[in-house]
Amino acid sequence: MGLVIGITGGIGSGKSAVTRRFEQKGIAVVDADLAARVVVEPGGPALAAIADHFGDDILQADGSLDRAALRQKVFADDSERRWLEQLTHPLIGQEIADQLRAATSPYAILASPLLLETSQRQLADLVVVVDVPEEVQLQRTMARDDNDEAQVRRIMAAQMQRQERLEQADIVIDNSRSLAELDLVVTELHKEFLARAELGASQ
Ligand SMILES: CC(C)(COP(=O)(O)OP(=O)(O)OC[C@H]1O[C@@H](n2cnc3c(N)ncnc32)[C@H](O)[C@@H]1O)[C@@H](O)C(=O)NCCC(=O)NCCS
Ligand SMILES: Nc1ncnc2c1ncn2[C@@H]1O[C@H](COP(=O)(O)OP(=O)(O)OP(=O)(O)O)[C@@H](O)[C@H]1O
Repeated sequence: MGLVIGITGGIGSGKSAVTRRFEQKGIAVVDADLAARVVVEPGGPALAAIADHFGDDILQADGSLDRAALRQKVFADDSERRWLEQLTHPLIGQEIADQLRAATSPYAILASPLLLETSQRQLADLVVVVDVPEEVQLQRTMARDDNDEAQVRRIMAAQMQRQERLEQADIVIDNSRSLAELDLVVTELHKEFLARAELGASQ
């Protein structure tokens, strides 16, 4: 595995907005939220265990996971969330590692809301935190999803607190400004990461 840049941030902070811009520059992006979907595909062992534990009402008519139903359950009850995590996080970690190994760009990005909360941290050489004030996080998430404010606050409460996350950052991207400004920041970081990747490759 070459240079891996970890990108994290709370829900709605703008991780996808950032990684889309790196993807447009030809950089491979491994997304933990997408890996989490792969491991609960119908027919797999994880989905069967989830249905066993939570009951068949978290399945849709076609047998796939009813994500909204499971979201309601796990963010209303910490012990249920932890049960789901002990099942899925090892599988997600494996899927992420496989995808990173398959990456062929000069460096690769691992985007994860729980990079610093899980052993995914060990896969990243550098930690980039996408940061916005909590109110902005809340507003942007509610504008994007059909979650109400209480639900978004519960998800935020299940994640690392802003200050603690910032303390662990090697690089902070302030995403409280416009998307045009984000373009400029990503272009500069891309240059820096290419230089680091070249340095690593020549050592
Ligand atoms: C509960 C589930 C089914 C809800 O699915 P849904 O499609 O509504 O949301 P999605 O997966 O796109 O996640 C949206 C956001 O919620 C937050 N989130 C998701 N899981 C967690 C978690 N366990 N702890 C804290 N925040 C989380 C993240 O900010 C994420 O970006 C799903 O999030 C899930 O399976 N979570 C457990 C696996 C996990 O921890 N995934 C996070 C990446 S490792
Ligand atoms: N600088 C910005 N200005 C205005 N809107 C933005 C900005 N950055 C992101 N957004 C919008 O805010 C919302 C949240 O951003 P995004 O989906 O990238 O967050 P995320 O960190 O990937 O979220 P999640 O943890 O849920 O996956 C999106 O609708 C996005 O288009």
